[in-house]
Formats: sequence, structure tokens, C-alpha cells
Amino acid sequence: MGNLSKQHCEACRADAEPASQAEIEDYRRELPSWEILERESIRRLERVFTFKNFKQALAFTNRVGELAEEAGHHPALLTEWGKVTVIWWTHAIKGLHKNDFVMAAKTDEAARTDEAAK
Ligand SMILES: C[C@H](O)[C@H](O)[C@H]1CNC2=NC(N)=NC(=O)C2=N1
Repeated sequence: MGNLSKQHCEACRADAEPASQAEIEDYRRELPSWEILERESIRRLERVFTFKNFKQALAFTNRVGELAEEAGHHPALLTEWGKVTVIWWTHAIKGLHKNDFVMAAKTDEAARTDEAAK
């Protein structure tokens, strides 16, 4: 297990460097369940978490929302019955920054300590 989840987000600035391909490959070794998808010409990190019901999915959504507020870095969250889709990207650079990988690792950690998440 690496240390991405223990790191902190830097301020999101429009002139921030996007993650390089080599960095992305390196970070993804710690994030095997995340996919990189391109939507509307923006690369994003996406993972689906599953739950037994809507209530557990909503509780996890709120936990991820708290992490986002603590970090000042915010995901797209789609809460459905038994399922939460979490998508990270950096609005300021319309792409992937190290912050997104740090937040994906924090999301995984939240799921690991959440009995209900699969
Ligand atoms: C002012 C405020 O910190 C910025 O607008 C932050 C808020 N949260 C953010 N979240 C994400 N994912 N990308 C950003 O560029 C971003 N910018």
C-alpha cells in the first residue's frame, strides 16, 4: 500500500501542471479499481462503489462529501439505490492533477473503513 491517501491537496490553480503519463501510471498502481475515462474532452478518474441499499449509499456519499470539503477539492457524485459513482478531475485545468489521485486514494480508504462498501 502506498501513501497517496496520506497526502494533501494543493490549491487548484489554472496554471497547475497536469499529471504526466508516467505519474498517472505510478499513481494508478495504488488505485487499481479506478478507471480513467474521457468525457467532454476531459480525462477523469471514476469508480463505482456498491451497497446493500440507498441509505448506505447516501451515507458513503456524505462521507466523500466531507473529505472533499476538508480538502477543498470536489468530485461528481451520483447516488443510486445500492450504488455510488465517484468521479474526480480538476476543474481548474480541465484534466487530471495529482490532487485527483490523492482524493481517489482517500475515497478508497473511506470505503475500506465503511463496513457497507464493496
Ligand atoms: C476556490 C475553490 O478552491 C476552487 O474553485 C476549487 C474547489 N474545488 C475544486 N474541485 C475540483 N475537483 N477541481 C477544482 O479545480 C476545484 N477548485
